[in-house]
Parts: sequence; C-alpha cells; structure tokens
Amino acid sequence: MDLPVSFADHTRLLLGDEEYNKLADTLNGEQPVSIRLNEEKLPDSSFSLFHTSSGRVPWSSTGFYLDRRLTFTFDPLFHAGCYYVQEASSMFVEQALKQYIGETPSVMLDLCAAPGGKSTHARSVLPAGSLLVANEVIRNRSQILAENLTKWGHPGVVVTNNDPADFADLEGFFDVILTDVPCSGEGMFRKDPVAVSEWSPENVEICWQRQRRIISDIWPSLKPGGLLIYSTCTYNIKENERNIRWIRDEFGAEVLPVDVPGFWNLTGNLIDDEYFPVYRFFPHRTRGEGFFLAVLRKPEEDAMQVRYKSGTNQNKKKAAPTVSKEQLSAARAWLLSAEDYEVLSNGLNITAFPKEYLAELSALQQNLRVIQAGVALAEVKGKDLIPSHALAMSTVLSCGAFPREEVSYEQAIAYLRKEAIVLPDTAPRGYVLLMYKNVPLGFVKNIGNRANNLYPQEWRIRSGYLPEEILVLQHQDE
Ligand SMILES: C[S@@+](CC[C@H](N)C(=O)[O-])C[C@H]1O[C@@H](n2cnc3c(N)ncnc32)[C@H](O)[C@@H]1O
Repeated sequence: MDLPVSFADHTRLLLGDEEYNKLADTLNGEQPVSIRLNEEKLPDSSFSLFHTSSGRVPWSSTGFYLDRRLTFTFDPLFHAGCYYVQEASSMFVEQALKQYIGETPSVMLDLCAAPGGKSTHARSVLPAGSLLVANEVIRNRSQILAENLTKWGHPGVVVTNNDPADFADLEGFFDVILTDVPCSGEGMFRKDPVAVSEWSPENVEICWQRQRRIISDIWPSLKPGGLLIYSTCTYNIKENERNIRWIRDEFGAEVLPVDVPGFWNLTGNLIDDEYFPVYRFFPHRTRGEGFFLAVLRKPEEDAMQVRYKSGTNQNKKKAAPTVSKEQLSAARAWLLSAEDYEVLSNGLNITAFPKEYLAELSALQQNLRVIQAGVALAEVKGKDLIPSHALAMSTVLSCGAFPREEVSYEQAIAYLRKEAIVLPDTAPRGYVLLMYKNVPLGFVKNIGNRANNLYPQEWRIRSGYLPEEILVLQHQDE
C-alpha cells in the first residue's frame, strides 16, 4: 500500500521505527471480518460457530470474527437485523458503556451516528428502560441510519437529522453522549482505499478544528456528571490526545479510565508530556482497524435542574379523525407489554413509543428534525390497518398477533427483492408474517393465488443475480 509520505513521516515519529514498520506491513495484509449478533433476535446459542473458528472479539460479548466474508446481501438473516457487520476495534465502545453506565437506565445521544454501527451496539448494551437518540447531520445518511435501527428492532430509539448546534436548547438533556466524530480516517487505510486518497495534512487540520466545534456545540446538552465518549478512527494526536486534553481543560471534564486486560494489547496515551487515560487500537497489535476512544465526565458543579421529567407529553398529538379508537386499540393489541407504550397517531400512521419517555420525545420534537421515534405499527387505509415493516422487525411484536409462514431460502430472497410470493394453500388469507429460520422477515397480504409483498420498496435487494457461492450465517443444527 502506498501511504502518503507526510502520514508516514509523522506516524513514524509518533510510534518509532519498529512499531511503524510493523503497522505499515500489517496494512498490506488481510482485513479481518467481524459481525455483532443481535441477541434479541438470534441468541448466541442458536448460531453455529462454524464461521467463527477464529473466535470472539474480546471486548464485545456479541462480537465474532468470521473466517471469510459472508455474502451479506444474500443472507436473509442480515436483512432481518440478526447481525450487523462491524469492524472489531470499534466494538470497544461496549466497555465504556458497561463500566460507566452499568444497570442505570440512561438517555443517550449518539451524535454522529450513521450508518449505525455504534448506535445498534449501544442499544443492545444500554440497560432496559433507556432511551437512545441516534442523530446524523447528512440527510440521506440519516435514512440509512433509520433503516439499520429499524431492522435492529429496539423500540426505545429516536432518529434525528440535525447539526450539533441544533441541540443548543436541550440543555442537560443527555446522561451519555457518544461523539464518533468525522475524522481523517488514518485507521481505515486498509479497509477503504478512498481514505488513503483523501488523506492530507490540511485535512487533519480541518478535522481537529471541526471536532472541537462539534464538542463545543453539544457540551451544554450533556447533564452535569454525564459521560462523553469520544472516538475517532485515526492515529494522529491532534484529533485524539490533544483534543481530549482540550476538552478536559476547556470544560473542566475528568478523563476516566476503562479497565482493560493487558492481553488485549491496546496502546495508551501517546503524548509524552502528560498522562491521562485513552485507548488506542493499532492493527498490528489487535485484530481490527485503527481506533481511538476516551471517556470523560462532565463536572457536577454546574448542576442544574433537569427540565424534561414532567412525565407529560406537551406535544401530544390528538388522534386524527381518520384513525378510530378501535384501530388504535387493534394496533396496540399487536404489542408485547402493551401497557409500557403510548400508541400515537400522526395522520394515517400509528406508532408506539415507550410511555416513560413521552416528555423527552416532546422536547426532541420541539427542537429537532425527528425522522422516526419508537415503532411504526401500521398505516390506516380506509377500514384496513396495514401492518408496517418496522413492526415485523420489532422485538415487541407479540407472537400471536399474526399468522406465520416459514419460507425457504429462495422464497426469502424473492421476498427481499420485492417479488410476488405464492404461499401454500393451507396458509391463511390476509396479513401473514413470513419467517425465515424462525426469524420474522416481513409481511405479505395473502389473497390466495398470490401474496402481495409489503417489503419496503427502497430497501429491496436490487441485484438480480445470485453469486455462485453463497455464504450465510448458519444455525447450530444445520
Ligand atoms: C465516523 S462516522 C460515524 C460512524 C458511526 N458512528 C457508526 O459507528 O456507524 C462520522 C459521522 O459524522 C457525520 N458528520 C460529518 N460532519 C459532521 C458534523 N459537522 N457534525 C456532526 N456530524 C458530522 C458524518 O456524516 C458521519 O456519518
């Protein structure tokens, strides 16, 4: 790999000759492939370690290395949100969350969240009763973020599309903020050749300054005593240690240690004049790409009243006249633990949102561009309630709500391509939930001679070909 000369020079200075040469050699090698399982949909025990003789990602309870890249696009379980393809080093966020949040329900913001690797991960790690706000400033990327979180299926999620400065009025709102900031991407050189071609010393300058602006903009939204998790996928100290030192000095934050066993082979602080705990992943020392993470705590002293716990939804929408009470309660009946959710209508759409966070939802709606919140349950068409795809993906869909039909691999791929499906004569008429390997794939409306496909048009597999060799995640009994 041809590394930019100026990158090579300053990284050699940072690491010393021996370490730098090892790093440069490793960048010419194979890139490890890793996934994170969605245990709510596919428990660890039900999935074979066939692909994963190379083992678990040590810092994530649900992360696995794969021997080979699967044909993800052609794996129905991937589209059903059973796993997320994620670079291993970045799964380290789990340690920061587990060690500092533990079992305390929290309101968390993932500020730079698309495509959703860390949001889906954080949602799995956050304790029950937490709320995750996943934000992405670039509009089309926020749609991909919403898609990935919908497939992940957790009801306690709000997706927003805002600039960090738009959060200004949400003072002290979040217990935890993750800023996985846009960076110069030095740690992605092996994975993404574009990162090499786009790298320049000028871009490093632009990046560290933008990162400080992002932190300054979002800092007021962090609760006193709250946690900031700062991460990048780059090596230089300007975007890493120096920014952490700046946050500490500018805002009086405390830089916190994370317990890390020595055999993980992480690297610590690389500035020599001062020590504070930070965590670095280098590809020649751990199986993964380059990654940097630090955890900071906002001081308690500027304690203020938190304003959003009123428990009422000031923005509560009245049901539109087109959605009847009966339709709302029919949609509610599809939910597990329905008493925990407020069923809301917006025009002809019905959604469910965790009751305990209605006040927060209202504040978010008043200040931000909310793309989606909670679980979309149905769209009303005349007297009909059309169940939404998000409901099929959701972990709160009640088992008995719809009849289910198991489909073959070929039928599953046809369904994901949004082709018409024919179900056996024994299948009931009306809305049917298609299952693949016992996991919900999506709804069809069975009219007998064919079943109308309700898979979202914009998410369909566009490729008409099937690769010769298809490698998908296997269940244990296969
Ligand atoms: C490193 S990526 C995030 C990856 C994501 N956290 C994940 O794990 O899947 C950084 C994100 O920041 C967004 N971004 C770019 N400029 C930004 C800005 N000025 N403020 C906030 N976010 C920005 C990018 O669009 C990108 O989605």
